Amino acid sequence: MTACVEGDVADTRVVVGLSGGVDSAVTALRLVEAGYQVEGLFMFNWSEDEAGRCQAADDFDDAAAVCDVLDIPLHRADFSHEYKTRVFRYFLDSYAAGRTPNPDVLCNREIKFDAFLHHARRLGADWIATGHYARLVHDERGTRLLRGADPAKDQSYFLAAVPMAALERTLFPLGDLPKTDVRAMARRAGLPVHDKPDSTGVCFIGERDFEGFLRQYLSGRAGPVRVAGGPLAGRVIGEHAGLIYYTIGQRRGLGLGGVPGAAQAPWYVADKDLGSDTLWVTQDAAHPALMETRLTTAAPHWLGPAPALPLRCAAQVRYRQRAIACRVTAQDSGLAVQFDHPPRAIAPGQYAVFYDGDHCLGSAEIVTAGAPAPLQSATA
Ligand SMILES: Nc1ncnc2c1ncn2[C@@H]1O[C@H](COP(=O)(O)OP(=O)(O)OP(=O)(O)O)[C@@H](O)[C@H]1O
Repeated sequence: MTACVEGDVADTRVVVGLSGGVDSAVTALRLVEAGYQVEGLFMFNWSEDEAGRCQAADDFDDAAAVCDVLDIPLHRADFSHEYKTRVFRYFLDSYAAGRTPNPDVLCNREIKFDAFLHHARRLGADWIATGHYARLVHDERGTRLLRGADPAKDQSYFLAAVPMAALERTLFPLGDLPKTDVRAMARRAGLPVHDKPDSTGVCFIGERDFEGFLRQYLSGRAGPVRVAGGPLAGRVIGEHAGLIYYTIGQRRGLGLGGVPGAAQAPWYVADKDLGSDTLWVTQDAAHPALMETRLTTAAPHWLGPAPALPLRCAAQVRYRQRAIACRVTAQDSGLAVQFDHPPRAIAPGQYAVFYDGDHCLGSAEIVTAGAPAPLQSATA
């Protein structure tokens, strides 16, 4: 990696978010190799855990082992209070309101690029760095967030709500690398976490059963499961334990096998009617409710000067979906987005992230999907 900031790198102090995983270990490695003054900072964001198992303590030990090999200091900070009040509270409120929140977007905005950044600055950091797969260009035109070079790992979607002032002080040293190279670099440098598996799932839930986790905090209201459209339109085919446990487009965990008169095909959540507590399901993967071409959002967050509206660009409505060409207009204090082709299963609570090619322009939380499809009419 060549130095990507102006000035003498030897005098430039970078605090790296070290999670105990391979990505942040190689982030620190690349910065050390480029000649920066590097220090690690491990943050604790979640204090409780099942059966006394404390994953964070193990991860901290791994981060410490990486720092030993790289011969850099490691700091630690506890942001579990900030995480509870600024991420987890919102996460629960959003589920309680029937939405599908994105805690990773919130965690980046509120913790990694706010609480963490401020702590690092107090430690004397000129820059912070993380192992995110995205690229930041800092030049005379300012700072721009670009997709990571490895399309399978690109994390710009999760970074699109971060304040610009934070990105202006941030380096993503892995943004130009494929993941396979990162593991190979870790192995070559003798980093003890080189074969540690990637973390999956929402950070504080990990591999646990999602519905079971949510039940500890929120109790749902039971209601009917009804068929949206097709030969069984309107028929009640089961009972659900609470709309809050489901998301639009969800396929797994519906427990709807063997419905008399229905094909042996998967069921999808088509809609959630909070008024009647009805979960609408369909076996038609292309049901109109899953193929809306319009959404509205809350107030947008632009990564740079607000663009003139209407705007032609592409928008992505979930992490692992392609961005789709669209026209963005102002609507009330938010935006209305009209897609050229339907994205799959737009879910309120997730984010619409706007791109011009690889350049991430900004984001806005989705409020509504489409003109609400009157699914009841499909029962006629
Ligand atoms: N507990 C933590 N303490 C400090 N930094 C963290 C922590 N968790 C994540 N980060 C930083 O945020 C980056 C992205 O987090 P994410 O959870 O997506 O990591 P990841 O892809 O599993 O990376 P890693 O392999 O480094 O764990 C990490 O690479 C790291 O720089």
